[in-house]
Amino acid sequence: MAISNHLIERIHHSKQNNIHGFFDKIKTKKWVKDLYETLFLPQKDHSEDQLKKNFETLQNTLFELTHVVTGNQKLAENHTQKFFASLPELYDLLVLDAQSILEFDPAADSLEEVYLAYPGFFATYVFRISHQLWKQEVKILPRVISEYAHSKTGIDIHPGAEIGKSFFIDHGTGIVIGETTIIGNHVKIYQGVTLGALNVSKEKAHQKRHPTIEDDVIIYSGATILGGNTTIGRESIIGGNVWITQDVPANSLVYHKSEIKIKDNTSLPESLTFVI
Ligand SMILES: CC(=O)OC[C@H](N)C(=O)O
Repeated sequence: MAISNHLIERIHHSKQNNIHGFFDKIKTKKWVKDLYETLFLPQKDHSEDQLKKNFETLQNTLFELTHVVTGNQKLAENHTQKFFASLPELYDLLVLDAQSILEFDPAADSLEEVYLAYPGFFATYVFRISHQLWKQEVKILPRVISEYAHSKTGIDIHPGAEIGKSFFIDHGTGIVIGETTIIGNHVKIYQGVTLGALNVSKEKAHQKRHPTIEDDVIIYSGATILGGNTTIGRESIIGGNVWITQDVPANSLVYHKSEIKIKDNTSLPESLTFVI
């Protein structure tokens, strides 16, 4: 069946106005995977010569990707140079993240296991490289990179967030960390945690909308912490499924207590009549 000419015209028109050039998502994902492999995964040939060759290819690809989005050779060279100059520091930070997972997850046996099998570590890796590109103000690339991690792991960390040293994510599925979130050092976060905005009106676009989490805080699964003025004080423990929209002082323990009653099979309270 012939596709309507009107639809073809509309698509053609919309693609003509594309502001990001021919952005290659497949090449971008491959670059993220290849960099991860070079930094952390076992490879048949991990000789220093081979590693140098890998980095040359990775640099050429980042140049190509940034060239497309900037449309400017000099800018693309600068972005590539800056990114790879920051890599030793990013690597050190990522090793600290992995060590923190190994230290605090009783299920983890080795750093190699963390590198091979921890979605939380992969998402943190993607966050740290995308955050570097975000700071360099490379357009669109950091968003596409973080969306790749989201699609693979279910962990959605905006590249604009700030995250300190030794960040620990366990399991991770369903975690959302918004653009203006600030997270201190040694923070631990479990699956389903949202660090989100209290208000999503468009006027808030350039304001702090997401919370601040101070050093050494632990946030257990399903907790929702909202608002740009909300600060969770250092060394607090936030229990599962709590809903927080206000400051929590340092050293707090915030939790829900489930009520347990032995059921009387003859009748249930009305609110529990429909048990799924
Ligand atoms: C994480 C979150 O709050 O998202 C809501 C909206 N996208 C925003 O950035 O404000």
